[in-house]
Amino acid sequence: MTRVQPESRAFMRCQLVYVNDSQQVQIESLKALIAEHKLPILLETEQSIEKLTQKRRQQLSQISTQPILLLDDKNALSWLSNGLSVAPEWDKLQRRVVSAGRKSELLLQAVKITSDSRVIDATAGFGHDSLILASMGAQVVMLEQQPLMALLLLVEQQRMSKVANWQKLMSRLQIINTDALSYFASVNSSPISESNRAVDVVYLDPMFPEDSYQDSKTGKGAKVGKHMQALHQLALPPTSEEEQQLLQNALAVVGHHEQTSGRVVVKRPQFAPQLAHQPPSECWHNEAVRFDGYFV
Ligand SMILES: C[S@@+](CC[C@H](N)C(=O)[O-])C[C@H]1O[C@@H](n2cnc3c(N)ncnc32)[C@H](O)[C@@H]1O
Repeated sequence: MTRVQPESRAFMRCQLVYVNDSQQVQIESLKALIAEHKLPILLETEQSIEKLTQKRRQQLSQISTQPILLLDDKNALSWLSNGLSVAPEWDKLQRRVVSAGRKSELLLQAVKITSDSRVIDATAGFGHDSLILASMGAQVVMLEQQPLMALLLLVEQQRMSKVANWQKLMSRLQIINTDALSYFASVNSSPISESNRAVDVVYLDPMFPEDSYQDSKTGKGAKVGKHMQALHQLALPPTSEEEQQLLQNALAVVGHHEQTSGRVVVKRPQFAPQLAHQPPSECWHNEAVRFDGYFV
């Protein structure tokens, strides 16, 4: 098992395994996306002579010392993590996105946004929560620190932008490969203007220790899906100091504009401790997750 080390702007080598020659066009477009967004990724391409069966995927995962991206025979890009192929797969959320509202989505009850809202999803991951946020018509800036994840998000946005009924939603998402703290610092140091509108909500869904999804006494809680399992290979939970900084700086971002009230919403597994041990102003939960809201 290869654990990808958390990193700053150091270039990350990544193996891209593809299956046929006709995929050179996709490979070039992937390289162009990496260059356009200045992602610190060095792609090393390799054509697979064997079919990408489950067994082959397991083998590839075991022998490689670098993260692996797969371009399969349907031209779908995925990241191979521990033998499992994972990708944002936003089309699979279509039903949820179409019917999303405060009744069906606890997240939307917690963020209380409208189509005029400006939201930062500071820990974008696979972008699933960003889609729910953008389904309300809000503009969502998606921050993702891991270049590989940012690349998967950009590729997915490009792919879904070609689907007619996804275009408007896609145009409301802005994906940035950065650490949230640096982004917050740049927002907090710029005056509010036409181009730097006030932020209404900062949403944080940082990593949790792998054992915090279940109650230690009752064993109740959420099962860890394959997307989260994969993310645990790529990103570490924040230290307590980083938790403090994330929350404080996020609160400064939503409090930056004195005339409006803002909030920071933090997603936690239902039984996990509060971020930075800070009690929230209000909290929403179901049997799996909890959203802690901090109002400014
Ligand atoms: C639990 S996942 C988020 C899942 C996401 N809410 C979704 O719907 O797919 C956390 C993600 O945030 C990213 N992340 C963690 N800390 C970050 C930070 N300080 N700045 C930017 N991204 C961060 C991690 O790399 C990981 O991809």
